[in-house]
Amino acid sequence: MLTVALPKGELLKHSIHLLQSVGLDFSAFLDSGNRQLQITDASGTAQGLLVRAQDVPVYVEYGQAQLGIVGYDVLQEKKPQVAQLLDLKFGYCRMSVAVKASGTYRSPLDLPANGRVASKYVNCAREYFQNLDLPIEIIPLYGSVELGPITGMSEAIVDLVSTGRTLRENGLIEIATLYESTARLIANPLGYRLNTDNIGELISKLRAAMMASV
Ligand SMILES: Nc1ncnc2c1ncn2[C@@H]1O[C@H](COP(=O)(O)OP(=O)(O)OP(=O)(O)O)[C@@H](O)[C@H]1O
Ligand SMILES: O=P(O)(O)OC[C@H]1O[C@H](OP(=O)(O)OP(=O)(O)O)[C@H](O)[C@@H]1O
Repeated sequence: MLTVALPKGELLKHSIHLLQSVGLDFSAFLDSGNRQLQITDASGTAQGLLVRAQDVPVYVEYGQAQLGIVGYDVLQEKKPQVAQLLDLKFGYCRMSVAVKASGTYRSPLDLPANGRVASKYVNCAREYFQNLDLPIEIIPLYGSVELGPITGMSEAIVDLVSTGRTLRENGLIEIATLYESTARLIANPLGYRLNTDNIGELISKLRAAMMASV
């Protein structure tokens, strides 16, 4: 059976609506009373797996799901062996460097050598500062990274910004953008090439749905 890995959290609602538009109904995942992590669509032809956003590429890479929906930021951070098929255009955010608005840093190059940067995206952050040739210590965190500069633990953060509200309400400003991110449709490379479970048909329908929406 064709299996799709869906991300919990920010991207779930849009992902489910997109799949609904091509005839696959996994809306039970949106029901707060439902604790199921695996649902078979009413047609009996496809199942959905509800996984953490960061884990979507893992299920797809290992072939437990032929398809998945995940943010470009996660692909940049994890560099999984998956085929990137479609930009789904929702879930816009950007990966940015931010610092205290009250401080003097206005560019990443203003940061002191051996300064500290807190981030959930340690690989993206490390690669970015390496490319700038700035020796920076990366402090890995799992969330609320804005507290890094607020508490004085780090000079800066590398984190996702969407509306900018979290930065504003915590007295931080963006000083650089690493990249922009939107949700992507990904596939297991072998499954894609061999058209396992006829995934090509679903991909075509999703592509058409995307074209119709622009
Ligand atoms: N404001 C936003 N904050 C975070 N992610 C966003 C935002 N807007 C869009 N996204 C996208 O949603 C994806 C999932 O984000 P979400 O915050 O739901 O999970 P997460 O906190 O990264 O995962 P987890 O809770 O499993 O650690 C991100 O990878 C990103 O692509
Ligand atoms: O620009 P905004 O619209 O305010 O959104 C950005 C915030 O959203 C994300 O946090 P999330 O809600 O995922 O919580 P986290 O701190 O656990 O990462 C991100 O890490 C920022 O903190």
